[in-house]
Amino acid sequence: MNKAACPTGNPEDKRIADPGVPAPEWTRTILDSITDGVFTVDADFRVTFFNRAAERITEIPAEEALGRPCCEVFRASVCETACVLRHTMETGRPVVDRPVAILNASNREVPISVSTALLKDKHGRTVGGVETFRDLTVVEKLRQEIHKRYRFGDILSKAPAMQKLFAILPEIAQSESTVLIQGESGTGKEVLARTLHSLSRRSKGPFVAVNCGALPDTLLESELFGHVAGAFTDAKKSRAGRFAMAQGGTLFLDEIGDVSPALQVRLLRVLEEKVYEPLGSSRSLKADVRIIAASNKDLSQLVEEGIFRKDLYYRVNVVKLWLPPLAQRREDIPLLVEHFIDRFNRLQGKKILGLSPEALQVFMRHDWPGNIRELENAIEHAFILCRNGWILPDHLPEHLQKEVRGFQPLQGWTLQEIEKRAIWEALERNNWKRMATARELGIDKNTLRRKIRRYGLEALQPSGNTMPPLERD
Ligand SMILES: Nc1ncnc2c1ncn2[C@@H]1O[C@H](COP(=O)(O)OP(=O)(O)OP(=O)(O)O)[C@@H](O)[C@H]1O
Repeated sequence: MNKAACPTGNPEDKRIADPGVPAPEWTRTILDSITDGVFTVDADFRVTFFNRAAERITEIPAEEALGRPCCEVFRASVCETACVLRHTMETGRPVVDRPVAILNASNREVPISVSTALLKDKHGRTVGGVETFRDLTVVEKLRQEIHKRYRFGDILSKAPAMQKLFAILPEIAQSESTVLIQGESGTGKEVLARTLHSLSRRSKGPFVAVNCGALPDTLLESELFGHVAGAFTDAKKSRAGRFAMAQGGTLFLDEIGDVSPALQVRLLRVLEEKVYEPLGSSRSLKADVRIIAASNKDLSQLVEEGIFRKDLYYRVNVVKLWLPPLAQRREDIPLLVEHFIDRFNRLQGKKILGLSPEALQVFMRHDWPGNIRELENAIEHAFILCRNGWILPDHLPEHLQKEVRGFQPLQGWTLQEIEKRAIWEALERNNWKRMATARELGIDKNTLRRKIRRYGLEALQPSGNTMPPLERD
């Protein structure tokens, strides 16, 4: 081992009692006995020390690693573009627990987390760097197991409300009942409808989606029920409608709240009698379809306002499922971020590692009015600007970047304002569960209760999706 680069070879290090054996040897024994990989490099990034755990994790013997450039030994996902050791050597700043992947000697990708620090000689001159790394293979396996629990078909969520939904979905899917899915735009209504279809007895049949809000009334009618030749001026040929296309399967009527009163009557008849007539035809056709309807408006409200027929509402609303907006399930944000980053990496052949802590902070604070679709689009946008490594705030869409700038006024806040804000955000993240919030904040439950009362936070529950006003006390 290179004496100059030996991490504890410095005889002036007062933290080390004299072991009675030469310091480098003693250090080597210690470093070889720990389970984390440790290696050091000189100023040219050539490996100068390689402990036993490093040999085990990389499957490369120390004598092969010593003297070689560390990028040849590690073949890590970040070696070319975002080498953490180089970052530390250039800036002097250590990196702690950065997850990366390396290729071991058998070409297996090994997930590890790395930490780095500078190595200095006794005159304070930088002589190289040290990197410790932890094998995350088991952690990664556990993470995937947990992810399985947080996944239902294509729907990802760890939020308690969604977990409850996951528990009842198989039964709902198996029944033939009409389902009404309510939720803001982009909350996953169509994904949920597809999942219900794929779990149903009709899964071998078609899944057909119609956006009722996207078409004018006359077009929508012919789109749904089809028409015969000559039914209207442009109807040169007969055309099957979506009910016919969905025969034996599921018909997803998105934005059902936008259907006109006249068409509501026709829909009611299909739902009640399971028959319909294509436009211009007097022949009734049987509709063997299961209906899943969705709306981002509150249908019961539309009934009260006289916009939506009550009888149709009761027909559609046999089973009602509600998808909470993303702002009410912020704990899903990191999970969804990871999911979309994995997906775009696969689709675009990239190796983006994740969101930088600053970018994640932006994501956690944003209210996501466009919900999961907006989050997906934000990541897709970042993939265009970020070539490799970590997604930084600069890679995010302009409206999110503005919010980063918006954080700056924190500098003018009093400690109390910051505490109030931090407690409110933690409560939001934990669905106002006090035990979990207290745990996250590292304070006991009674202290949390006192602070909630003191800052008047009770009045803000449940979330109106807005940050509390920053009144000065
Ligand atoms: N829980 C989820 N897990 C993973 N991806 C999701 C989830 N929910 C939604 N998505 C993704 O978000 C995007 C929007 O979802 P979807 O189209 O189902 O929303 P929607 O509520 O039907 O929107 P709209 O009301 O505008 O039609 C899709 O790309 C979908 O794959």
